[in-house]
Amino acid sequence: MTDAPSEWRPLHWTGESLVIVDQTALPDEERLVECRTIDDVAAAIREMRVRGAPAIGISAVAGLALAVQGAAREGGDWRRALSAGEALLASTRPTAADLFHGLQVARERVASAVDAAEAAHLLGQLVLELLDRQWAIDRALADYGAGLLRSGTRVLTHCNTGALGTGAFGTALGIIRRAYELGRLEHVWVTETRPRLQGARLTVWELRRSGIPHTLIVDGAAPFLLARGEVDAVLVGADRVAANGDVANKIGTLGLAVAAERFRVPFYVAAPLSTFDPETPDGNAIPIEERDPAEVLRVKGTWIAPADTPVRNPAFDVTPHWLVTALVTERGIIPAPDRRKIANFLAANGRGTSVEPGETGRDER
Ligand SMILES: CSC[C@H]1O[C@H](OP(=O)(O)O)[C@H](O)[C@@H]1O
Repeated sequence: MTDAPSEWRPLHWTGESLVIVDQTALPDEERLVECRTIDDVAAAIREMRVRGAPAIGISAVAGLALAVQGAAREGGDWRRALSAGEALLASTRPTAADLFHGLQVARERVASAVDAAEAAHLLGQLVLELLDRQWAIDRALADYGAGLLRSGTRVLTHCNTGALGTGAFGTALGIIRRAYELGRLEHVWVTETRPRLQGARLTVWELRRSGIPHTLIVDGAAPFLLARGEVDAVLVGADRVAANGDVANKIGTLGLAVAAERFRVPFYVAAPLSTFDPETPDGNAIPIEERDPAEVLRVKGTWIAPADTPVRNPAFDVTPHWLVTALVTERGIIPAPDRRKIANFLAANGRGTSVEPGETGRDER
């Protein structure tokens, strides 16, 4: 067991349900939602009541556990229920690598189960294991990331990458929390993160709980602050890291990376190994989730443009690896990531196969 304290956690596995903090209700209300079936879990993920790549991955495994429990109760074909559950969950949010990594880990865990009861037990135990392990992963990643920051650092972060996003301590926001614990963090610029406002609603909420100094800005103000020298480092999370180091993350991340490079500010991406996908060769191959146009047209139920206005609403964008100063993981830092470095890093950490030294994988800019 890790040293996970009884700290506040937004995900709780009861053994027969997944209890989540409904992130669509924050910051107005800390509402709990109990997911008793895989359909409940799939709906919660699709509606972003639970969100954030690692939290989505753990929730997906809980959904499969509930599906197999149902087959055990009804005497149904549990392997068919598992396959149908995988397909349902895979359709919810196609960009987050952790979701597919969670489905793979679950499938491997029950490969030799002899019946539905054993499979249900194994998956329930896996949910608890993943929740516990996420704490250790986040804390290790936070330590590596905080080591990159010097005293007095002013950080800019995008979207929400805290406990709400991982179910534990957080990734980029975990680095921020750890750096603050170590006395290295002076201030956090928080982008509101249109259209779902994860920064304004969730990151501000988490920073207030942690007592960390912060200022909320509109997304468009970030390049201005970078140009004015008011940011010492940009810290963001990830939803998928491709084999060459290209990063899919919340829409708006690419613009931050371009501005950070132009104004010579380090751009760090916090990503646990579960967010790396060696099967995705580069950023062009990452499926980018397109969400409901109403998310853009309405803010808290108020229309800000005519309902029939044409809208594009990609939930993520892709930052090329050559704009990433370093990837921060729970197993260490990957500076100036490229295909070879990532392949060798993953191979050294039990995920994938290494490549020859001469093969840099340095893609053309
Ligand atoms: C540790 S959360 C990682 C990642 O997930 C968020 O996306 P969403 O709010 O749509 O689930 C955001 O891109 C974070 O950087």
